Amino acid sequence: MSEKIKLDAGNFGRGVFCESSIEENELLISVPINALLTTRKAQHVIESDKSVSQLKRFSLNGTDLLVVAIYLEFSKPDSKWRAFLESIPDELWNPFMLEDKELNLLTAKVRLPSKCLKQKLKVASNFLHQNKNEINKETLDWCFSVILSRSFSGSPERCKDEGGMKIEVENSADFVLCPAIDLINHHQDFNCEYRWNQQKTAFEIFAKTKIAKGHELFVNYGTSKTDFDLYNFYGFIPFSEDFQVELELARIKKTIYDDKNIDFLTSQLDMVFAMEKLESREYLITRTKSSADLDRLSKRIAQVTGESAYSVVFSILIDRHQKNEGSMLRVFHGKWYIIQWA
Ligand SMILES: C[S@@+](CC[C@H](N)C(=O)[O-])C[C@H]1O[C@@H](n2cnc3c(N)ncnc32)[C@H](O)[C@@H]1O
Repeated sequence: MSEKIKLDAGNFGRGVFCESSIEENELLISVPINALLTTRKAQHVIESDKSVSQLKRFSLNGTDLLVVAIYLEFSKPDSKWRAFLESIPDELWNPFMLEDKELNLLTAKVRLPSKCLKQKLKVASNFLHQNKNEINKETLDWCFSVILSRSFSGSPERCKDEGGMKIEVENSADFVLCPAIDLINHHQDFNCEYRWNQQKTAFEIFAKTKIAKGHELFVNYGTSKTDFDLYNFYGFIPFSEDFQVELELARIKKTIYDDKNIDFLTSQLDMVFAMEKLESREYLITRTKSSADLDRLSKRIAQVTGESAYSVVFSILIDRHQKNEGSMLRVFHGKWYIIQWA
């Protein structure tokens, strides 16, 4: 790892930061092949585990193999992969961890992939159940989350030399976990890129542009990935207003239809307010800046509940006013106002 970079906390959680200025094309991280946990190595981990006796009866593919392998390694104090596993946050979250009841409140773009992922995890889970006495569900979920959010597709062992710079995806069922490189966060405007170095048989990160001191290193987790893919597989809400609003509105709509749960709607509104930092004491009697989320929210609620939408929102706002020591929001002629009582 280049001495110019360090791990730190930033706007997107933990990430990798530039400590002194980096030139375009500079090599920043190089991970040799023997430090990569590939599908093939995962298979070896499983085959050599004493508790596993029924491998042949199951057909585990790339991600299942990795999930099972890190689950098995997780409980071994002397595991070769211990330092790597310890470098991963203890708590990971993906929507597949939501209960069906909660998933049913979400838009199909989250509900369907997450239900598929739950099914998929059953392959690894059934395999472990057959071979182990007890399965720790939390650990298994964590392992799956690691694979979803930190693995790269491809197999360096099967890599063809095509300019020597890319992991060749010869078999789409192959995946690889890569210590250190997996510490870099995603951004649409990324400043780093992955490359497979065939000569050194190493997976590497290069600077795509100059990077100034203090800036975070970013890669792109996949230019064809949608906001929903990022949410479903990596468990974070992309910085996109449309995405956030769509996600939350699906819940609000469902809630209004399904159980008229006004408390839930209140909490959703609170989230929108928090997002827009509308709690600020600086406001006296101020017209909000064009509040896109709020505008959209009110329009969508109006679509669902018809004429009474504003009064539903209004009653919630009065409730907030009582809870929040005097600040309240009102709609006058279709515009939102924050009023704070002296
Ligand atoms: C490959 S890891 C990146 C390193 C990770 N932040 C860590 O502390 O180990 C991917 C995870 O980082 C977080 N992440 C990456 N990019 C993000 C972003 N733009 N916004 C929020 N979270 C992000 C998500 O939790 C994601 O599942």
